[in-house]
Amino acid sequence: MNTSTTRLEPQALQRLLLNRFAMALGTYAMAVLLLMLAIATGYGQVPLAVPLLGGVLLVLSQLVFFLLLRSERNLRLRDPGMIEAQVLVALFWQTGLLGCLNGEARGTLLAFYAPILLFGLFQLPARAFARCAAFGFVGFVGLELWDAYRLQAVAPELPLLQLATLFAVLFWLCLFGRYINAMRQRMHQRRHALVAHQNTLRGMMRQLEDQASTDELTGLCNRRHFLRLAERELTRLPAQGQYGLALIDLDHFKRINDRYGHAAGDRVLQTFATLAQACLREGDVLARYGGEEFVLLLPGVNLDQISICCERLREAFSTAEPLGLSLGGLSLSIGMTRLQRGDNLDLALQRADQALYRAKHNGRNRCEASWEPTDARTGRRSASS
Ligand SMILES: Nc1nc2c(ncn2[C@@H]2O[C@H](COP(=O)(O)OP(=O)(O)OP(=O)(O)O)[C@@H](O)[C@H]2O)c(=O)[nH]1
Repeated sequence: MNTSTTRLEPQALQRLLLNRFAMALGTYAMAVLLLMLAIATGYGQVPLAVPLLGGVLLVLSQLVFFLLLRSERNLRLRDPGMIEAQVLVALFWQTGLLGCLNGEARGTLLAFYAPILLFGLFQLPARAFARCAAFGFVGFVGLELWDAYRLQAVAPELPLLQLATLFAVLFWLCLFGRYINAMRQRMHQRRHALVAHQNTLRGMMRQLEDQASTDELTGLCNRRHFLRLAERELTRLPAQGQYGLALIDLDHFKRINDRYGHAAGDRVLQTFATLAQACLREGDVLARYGGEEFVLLLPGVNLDQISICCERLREAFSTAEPLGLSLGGLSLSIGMTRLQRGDNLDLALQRADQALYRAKHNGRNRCEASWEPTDARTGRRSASS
């Protein structure tokens, strides 16, 4: 019940319900004023004490709704808006109001059935709305019958006309309520379809993002993604923290391709990716930098730990046996550096590349380091390993 309001946050829902309640109070005030006007102009048919007592009871009945709303007890109800209850109470008072008037004025104030039922028209399910309309109609019929009995009315034309009019209006409102419900259901279905569509699109976007950031052959992240990630990490680096950065290049990889074929070369790359990941910790990032070159980011490590980790990778690869291949003598070279706060990633990569170049130059199958940044003016390292 009341599907559109129950989806709101409780606070927003309460605000909305209190606003609606204030509107209902305004409608009551208007109806009471009109009743007083009708009585003052001679259309009343009961002693003044009756509408006065009715007014006090009306205020009390609204106080109950107000207290429920203020204490937020209404939120525990199946319909926190208490729409059906409020409409039924309003119809009860409308019947009472009409009962205070004689037949002529009654016809005029029949119009108040419309705003009362409009409160429920957009919120109540069709069946609940029909229940309210039937309650209103039965009340009015009861009123007319009571008057006919009490006053022994001899001319039933006017009451019958009023009954027929009320019936027609209520019937029309019920039909319109059904139409609104059908529309709401269709919109609900469309919204569901849209949400499903949106989720599919989100899934596809995620897939595309994954594809755009992953190296297809090894499943590692690619260079672009790594650079983005490393830049981000660099901005988060605490003042005393440092990252290890290493460029890893498989030795004589061209020979493997040439001797055993490109597919074998691919398998060697995959083997390296798998075994390297097994050697690394959870937060370490390994990426394929391009071709047979990889890049590694090691968060929160000191220089010794960087060297130990790279040595571990080198040794593990030297004993690797890519499935179905007996290559023997696999090796790799590593250039290491560190990243500190305020470092430039490009310069740090250049440092690692220089160290890698030294490793290749010094006979491959080794790790070399360039820990410190090069002085921009002199081109000399402030310190190096
Ligand atoms: N199988 C395979 N080979 C690749 C891939 N990407 C690059 N290569 C090859 O990797 C080889 C790299 O050769 P080089 O740059 O000469 O390096 P190297 O033979 O490893 O020699 P050093 O690095 O000096 O030890 C080239 O033959 C590329 O074709 C790939 O995805 N799969």
